[in-house]
Amino acid sequence: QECSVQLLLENILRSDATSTLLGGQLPIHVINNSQYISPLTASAEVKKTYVGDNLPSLDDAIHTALSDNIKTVMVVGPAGSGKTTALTKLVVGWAKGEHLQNFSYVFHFCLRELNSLDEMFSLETFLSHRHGHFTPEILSLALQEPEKLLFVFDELDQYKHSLDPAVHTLCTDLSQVASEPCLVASLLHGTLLKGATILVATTPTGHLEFLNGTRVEVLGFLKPQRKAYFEEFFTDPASANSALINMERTLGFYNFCTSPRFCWTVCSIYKSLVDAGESLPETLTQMFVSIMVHLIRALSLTEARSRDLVAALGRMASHCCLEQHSSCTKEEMYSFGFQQFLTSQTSVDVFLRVEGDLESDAGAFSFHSQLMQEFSLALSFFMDKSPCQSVKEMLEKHEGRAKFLDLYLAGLSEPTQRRPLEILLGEFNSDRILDFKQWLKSSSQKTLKDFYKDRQLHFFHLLHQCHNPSLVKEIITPSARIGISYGGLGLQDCVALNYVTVCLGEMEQLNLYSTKDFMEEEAESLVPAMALSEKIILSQSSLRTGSIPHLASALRNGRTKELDLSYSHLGDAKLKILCTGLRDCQLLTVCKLTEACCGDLASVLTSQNSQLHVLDLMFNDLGDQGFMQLCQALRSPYCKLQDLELHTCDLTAGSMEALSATLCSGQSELREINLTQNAIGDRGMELLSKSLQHPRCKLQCLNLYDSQLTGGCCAGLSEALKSEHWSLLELDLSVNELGQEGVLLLCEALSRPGCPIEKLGLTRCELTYSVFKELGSLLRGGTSRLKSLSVSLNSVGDQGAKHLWDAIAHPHCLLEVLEVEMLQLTDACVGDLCAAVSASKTLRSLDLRNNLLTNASVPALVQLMEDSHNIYNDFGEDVFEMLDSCSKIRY
Ligand SMILES: Nc1ncnc2c1ncn2[C@@H]1O[C@H](COP(=O)(O)OP(=O)(O)OP(=O)(O)O)[C@@H](O)[C@H]1O
Repeated sequence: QECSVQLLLENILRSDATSTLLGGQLPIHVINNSQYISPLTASAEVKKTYVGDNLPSLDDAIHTALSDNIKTVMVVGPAGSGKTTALTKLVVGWAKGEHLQNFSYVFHFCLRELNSLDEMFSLETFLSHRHGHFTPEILSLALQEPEKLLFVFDELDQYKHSLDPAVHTLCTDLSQVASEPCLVASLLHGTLLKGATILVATTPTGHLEFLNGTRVEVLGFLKPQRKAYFEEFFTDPASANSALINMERTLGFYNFCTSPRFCWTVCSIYKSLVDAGESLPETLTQMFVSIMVHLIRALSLTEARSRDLVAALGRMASHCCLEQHSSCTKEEMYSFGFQQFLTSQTSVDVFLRVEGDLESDAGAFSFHSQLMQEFSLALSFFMDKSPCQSVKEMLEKHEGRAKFLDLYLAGLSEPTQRRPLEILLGEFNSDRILDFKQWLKSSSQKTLKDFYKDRQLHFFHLLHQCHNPSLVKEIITPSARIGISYGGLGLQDCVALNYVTVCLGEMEQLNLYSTKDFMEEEAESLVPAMALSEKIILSQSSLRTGSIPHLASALRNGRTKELDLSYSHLGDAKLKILCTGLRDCQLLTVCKLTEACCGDLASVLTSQNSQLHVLDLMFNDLGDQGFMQLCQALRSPYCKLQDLELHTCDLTAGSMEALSATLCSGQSELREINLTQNAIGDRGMELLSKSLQHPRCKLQCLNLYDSQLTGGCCAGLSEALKSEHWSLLELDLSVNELGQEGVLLLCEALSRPGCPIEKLGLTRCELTYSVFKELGSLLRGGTSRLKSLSVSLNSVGDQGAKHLWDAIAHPHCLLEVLEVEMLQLTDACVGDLCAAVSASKTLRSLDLRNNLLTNASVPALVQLMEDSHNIYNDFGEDVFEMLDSCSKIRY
């Protein structure tokens, strides 16, 4: 057995393939040079997370699956993700006695190599044919204990034969002679050597539907693995670090960077550029320009022959794209113009993957990657001197089949990016480049006027690839709608959006509404854009903890004035991190905050350089204790807060003493406070009323909507209203049971000459006819400065409202906005109403919704609106058509 194992190792080591820039490093070289870094595994859902730390390594996942007594393990991953290398490592490790010693024998197959076998075999002959290192005795001994055998099948995706058990008469007997596909299918389906373990590697392919077993998904290399790979590749740590930084900055956001093969290509080309003293590429296009230059130079062709080669590659690329064909026959290669390049002297195998002998007719040719295929297509399009095809036609032709084509065209359309190729191949077709530039400009400008996020982002990607800041400014003019919602961006989108924002130098609004799972990398890539934005919208979003420090850093160093985090369920812990960056920035939150966050907010408010002017904390359970901490902060000489939104914050009268003390201290800059839907009650109002008549109180707006007040609080409040120190301009007492008696007291106080109230809310306050009468005389009296009055939802009918119509017609009345929704008004009042509105010099908005007006009133109302120059109205649903005829009416 030892001798067979030794032979197996020698077999692997003797492989005649070679490492190439695009094809990758030979797996056995990776292993022998200690460059093996275990790739990661991930299920499809976790791929987006980009947090490598807790994902299992591919090797561990395979070993666990194999030791779990599972009989079929399928390693599934994209091309170049490291499947072959991992399997080779596994086989070599077994052969060296390092692991999986529970298997006595391992049979390693590359299924692609079995495609051409058309002989009939018994399993034994088949195995000795493929694994000549086994003596017949050892082989027959081995086959007697199937549970000790491991069959490794690589490149299942390249296997041309069907694995459908219905297609084959599956073998059950070791000596049965069958075709090679039938033997393979019998092994995979366990009818032959039942009990043997099967390990299969493949890209996601149709063959998988016929296999049952454990699936191990290959994710490849995330940042930490790339770092380790670069450190192994570049022996000098400084070179490794600068190369890695360049790759992460310029390419790290593309998904294909998880491919170890791509990492090999990047490292190899970077090394050759560094060795030649050249600078590293800034874009994907530039990187492929460098690769192309490197490969063409290696062939030492003349300029004309190089152009021919590029043209042939372009034709092949177009064919593969359109036919969705990855591999081409020799005949097809001739039709693309490869004749002169299929010789051992001028071999195309540096560009292409060649299966079989280059010079025999059975060979198959394919691009190593879609990236190279599409680059070849883009390059050949610009090299082609014939005028016949426009950019638009070419893009339409390949639409949906080429992911990077227009990206490369964008890159190559820039002279600095294509220059190295022009030196080697001669000038590009300037007409085609001009045509591309015109297409880019006109289609992006058109898209930027629309609201389609994905289309806009696509053009940001193209502009990012062009890497020309003045082009961004030329294309994204002020009329572009770049404030639309870009929520749910991937990392690549974030990078492109950030690029255009930085080129523009400023952004009115960075709208990331409804971003689900805002990741650390995404936030990090957007820091410059966030810092350049006046307003950042992250409402209805969920933010990972790792994203918050980046958001905080953008706020700390940038120009953001408003951050909308409403309904983003931030929570106290994340707010604490965010507080490190809060400066002059309005914060809008319904963020599952509790009392626990108030200490952090208080320290932001009291910090020496605090600039926070507006703080919106609505719908957070701060409670009295939390609010009292904020009140203390409001008295700090450093606190600049002017506007505090505390709608539904679980407050009671218990914290009103602290607020009152703050307002009376004269140290608070607070001008506006919204206490809507908190249980303030009469006791709380009593405390507040005291502060409202205090000479040091600077408050101007107080909202007590639905705050559990009754008529009992009105005496104290009217006392305060009568004070000459009363400073409030706006007071909303709506949805409180104030009743007639209470409000009559308030009306009396409001008529004090000099009373500054301009806006009063008394919606649903149980007002009566007598109150309306008093309000009417108040408005007519010549002392009131009221400009806005809301008395909706008080059932006083036409009679009560008559006092308001009389008032608004009066020259002393200054009302501009009047809300009389649901007063039970009928058609009978419309005459007075129209006369009053016509007479008013100030009224500009009248809300009449949900009254008992019928269609009979509408002609008069429409006429009123037509004649009026400054009034907009709200009406009921029953008069749509007629209302439609008047453009000034909203309903
Ligand atoms: N674990 C690894 N450590 C270092 N380099 C690796 C590793 N795995 C793969 N590579 C590099 O990536 C290249 C491609 O890897 P490999 O051939 O194993 O991928 P694959 O998934 O089998 O691809 P395909 O599906 O195209 O056959 C290798 O040639 C090597 O350069």
